[in-house]
Amino acid sequence: MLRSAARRFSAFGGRGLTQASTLAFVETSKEGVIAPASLNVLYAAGKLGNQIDAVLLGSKAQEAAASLQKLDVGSLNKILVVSEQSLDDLLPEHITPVVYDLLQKGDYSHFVVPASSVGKGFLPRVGALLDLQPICDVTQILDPNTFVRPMYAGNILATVESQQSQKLISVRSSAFPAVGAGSNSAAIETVAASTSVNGAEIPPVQWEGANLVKSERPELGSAARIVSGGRGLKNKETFEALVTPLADTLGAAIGATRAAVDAGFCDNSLQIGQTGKIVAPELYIALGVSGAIQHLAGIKDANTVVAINKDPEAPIFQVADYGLVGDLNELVPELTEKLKQ
Ligand SMILES: Cc1cc2nc3c(=O)[nH]c(=O)nc-3n(C[C@H](O)[C@H](O)[C@H](O)COP(=O)(O)OP(=O)(O)OC[C@H]3O[C@@H](n4cnc5c(N)ncnc54)[C@H](O)[C@@H]3O)c2cc1C
Repeated sequence: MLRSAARRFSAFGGRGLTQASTLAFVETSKEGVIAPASLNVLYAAGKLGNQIDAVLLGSKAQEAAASLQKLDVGSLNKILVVSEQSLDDLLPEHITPVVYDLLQKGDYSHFVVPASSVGKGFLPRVGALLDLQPICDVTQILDPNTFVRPMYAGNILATVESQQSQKLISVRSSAFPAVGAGSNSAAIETVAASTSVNGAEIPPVQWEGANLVKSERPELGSAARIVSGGRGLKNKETFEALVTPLADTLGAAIGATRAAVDAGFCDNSLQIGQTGKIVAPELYIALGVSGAIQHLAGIKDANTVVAINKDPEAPIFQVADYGLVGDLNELVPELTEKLKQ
């Protein structure tokens, strides 16, 4: 089991606001589709018990706002739309002045963002400008001032009590359920994009392009089943010959350890762990994975963990619900066949 110990921390500072209201950052794609993780962010924002305003950015933000009105977020008050093409790429340099402006004008007691690469990109910048310490990777909201977040690669769970009057929070989407379809009575309001911070213009940063791996598989961050391969698979060919058929049989996403990624068995977008993706599937199958603490940091919220490893002393067996000790070259094809039947 992962060791966990509660530690209590306090954070001070802020502008002395009294009103309790939340601004939630709703991440959207260039096509105006709300990112799945934002549905969890909206749920987490609801847990704060305040009235919520949501902010959406980009040229298709109006479309996304219309979809947001069809979600079951009872406390949603207003949807702020910043329809600006330069925001389509969600670059932190462009988001920061917009959010900073909203937080300065809006008297929000809480600002909630996903702990995604986008959220992690701009939240510290906003924190620095407002002289506030962000509370990152929150996995539980105990009350509007008290949050639980993992520290030291998930080795401890810290309970953070914030006395800041304005709290900047990033939440791990895998730790909260998603809001479902429904309706709300939030009005859409168009807001002009701020392009400067305290009189200083945005640095000339521009999006050059993205090289994304396209996959029909479920997205790792929200997959219900994951088959993950480690260095024990020895090479790319074995990784593909054993992991892929098992994942296909289960309709699962494919993940990997950093050692497997570094050895070139698969793309680095599949890495799970402290420096990779954080996942929370119903079923996690680890093949030839030793169970290093940095890998376990990414699967802490997995429901059922199954491990196949030839070493009975491998640490993965300490967190596994089911374990098979043996050679994966024999066991995995057999397991895949049995599952097909
Ligand atoms: C700062 C930092 C950050 C890191 N971040 C991450 C991270 O995000 N994610 C991550 O995964 N790692 C991360 N690591 C690396 C981590 O410490 C481990 O090195 C890595 O997770 C090990 O990967 P592995 O389990 O695939 O390889 P190994 O530790 O080499 O384990 C391979 C396992 O395969 C088993 N095996 C071998 N052959 C067979 C066989 N034929 N049949 C069955 N079993 C077999 C072995 O018994 C062994 O247990 C990080 C390290 C550092 C220092």
